[in-house]
Amino acid sequence: RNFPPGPAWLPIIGCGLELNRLRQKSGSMSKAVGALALKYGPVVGARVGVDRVVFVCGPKEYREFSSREEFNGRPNTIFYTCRTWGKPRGVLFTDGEFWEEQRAFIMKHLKEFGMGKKSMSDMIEGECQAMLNDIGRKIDDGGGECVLRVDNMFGVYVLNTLWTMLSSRKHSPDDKQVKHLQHLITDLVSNVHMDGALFSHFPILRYICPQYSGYSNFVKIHQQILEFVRGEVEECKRSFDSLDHRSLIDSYLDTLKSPDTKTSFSEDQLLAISLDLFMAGTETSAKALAFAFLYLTLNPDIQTRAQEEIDAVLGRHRLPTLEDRSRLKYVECVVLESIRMFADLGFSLPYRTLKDTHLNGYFIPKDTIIIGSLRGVLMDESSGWTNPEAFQPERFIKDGRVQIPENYIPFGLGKRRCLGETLAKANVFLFVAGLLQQFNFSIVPGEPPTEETVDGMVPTPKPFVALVTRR
Ligand code: HEM
Repeated sequence: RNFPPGPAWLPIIGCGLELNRLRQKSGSMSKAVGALALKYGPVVGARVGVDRVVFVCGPKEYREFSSREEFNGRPNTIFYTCRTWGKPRGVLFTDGEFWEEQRAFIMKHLKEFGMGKKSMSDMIEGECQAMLNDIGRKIDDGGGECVLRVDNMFGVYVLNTLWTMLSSRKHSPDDKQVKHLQHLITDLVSNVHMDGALFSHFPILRYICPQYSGYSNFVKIHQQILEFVRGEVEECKRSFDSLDHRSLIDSYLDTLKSPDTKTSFSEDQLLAISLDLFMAGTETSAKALAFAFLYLTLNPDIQTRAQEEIDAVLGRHRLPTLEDRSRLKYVECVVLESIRMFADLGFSLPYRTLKDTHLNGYFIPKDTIIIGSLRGVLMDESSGWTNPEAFQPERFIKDGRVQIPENYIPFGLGKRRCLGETLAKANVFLFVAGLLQQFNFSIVPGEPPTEETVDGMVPTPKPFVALVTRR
């Protein structure tokens, strides 16, 4: 029926085995999909278990689907609803009017409590200062140097920059519960991918072998995060003052009291959006930072060039602020390039077609899952990138100015593009600039970091350490 071309579908399993084989061979799902695109073109059709999936790999095709209303749904199968009491809830995996109302509320109130404003910069600077102090203490304890596990060192500091807007609360980097939850999320997102998991491709498996199919663990981890956010909401309720809202949660609680509140608003929905923001907002920025420091550790010349710029523009005695961004051009390019190297290993969130439609001349039936490949847009010479696999911050400088190419879309496109882009870029910029201003990151003799990554929903560098000294 003119469905997009792709690997042959075997009975019951579809192309699951072929996708898995390519993923094992190439080391990542994004490279596996890239290999399929080379063979079948920028729109690849597949079936995995019960799910019909279309991968969209070229910039033109990505732009097209993400701008068309009929592609704008989210899948509503068990993988996406078992996180939230069997119903589509939250903002990541809802659609239609329900999603529009909730997304608009989140954006309005994140802005009200700091997003994009000076208070956001102040908040990140505060977290960056806390991190500098913590690392400084470790260096002193180590007699002038310390070895840090870099891939997972940003978690709680980054969480706090979002959490202050969401709940007006902050957590200590040593908070055992938060660290445990972040550990669970890292584990979770490295074991599932955007196209689902074994239990969603073959739903019957969740009854036959809930452990083996990943179902039990998936639900358990989401329940633990929901318990945590329930505690945060209860804390906000205890000190709630309707005349003095401190955070998005306060504003939501107030909205729930109003007699003309829209039906998409409920206390369960508040828990679900907090869960979604916790998951979408912290692991992503923390791992983008991990990629930044992976490449800075591997490329001392790039690190030195960024440090020289920081010294020349603001010296060593004042922490960088967002106002310095336009003058710290090379650091800004390091940030853009780090986010590119992180995002190219991932995908858009999954979309769902809301009616029968066509893309690139192919027929795509209603309820097909559509996944945009960011690698196809961010890591391909045909998308305008020269030597795309290399970490080269200077690719963003043209005629002495920072210029962002049209195909730089690590935050997606269209109505469903990332709503945390401003916060994410500010976090990566301020932590990179702040840490490089004070410290050198170098390879621990005999333990060089590998560029290999852990493949999952949120890509992660393989665990690595760096030797950290004061400058
Ligand atoms: C470097 C960090 C980040 C990257 C690379 C990133 C990237 C993305 C991408 C590619 C999407 C999918 C867009 C699509 O479906 O087409 C997305 C969606 C989303 N992101 Fe981010 N993100 C980052 C940080 C954040 C932060 C800090 C927040 C929280 C404030 C956040 C919240 C969200 C939400 C809620 C969505 C779903 C939007 C919707 O479906 O309406 N992200 N992000």
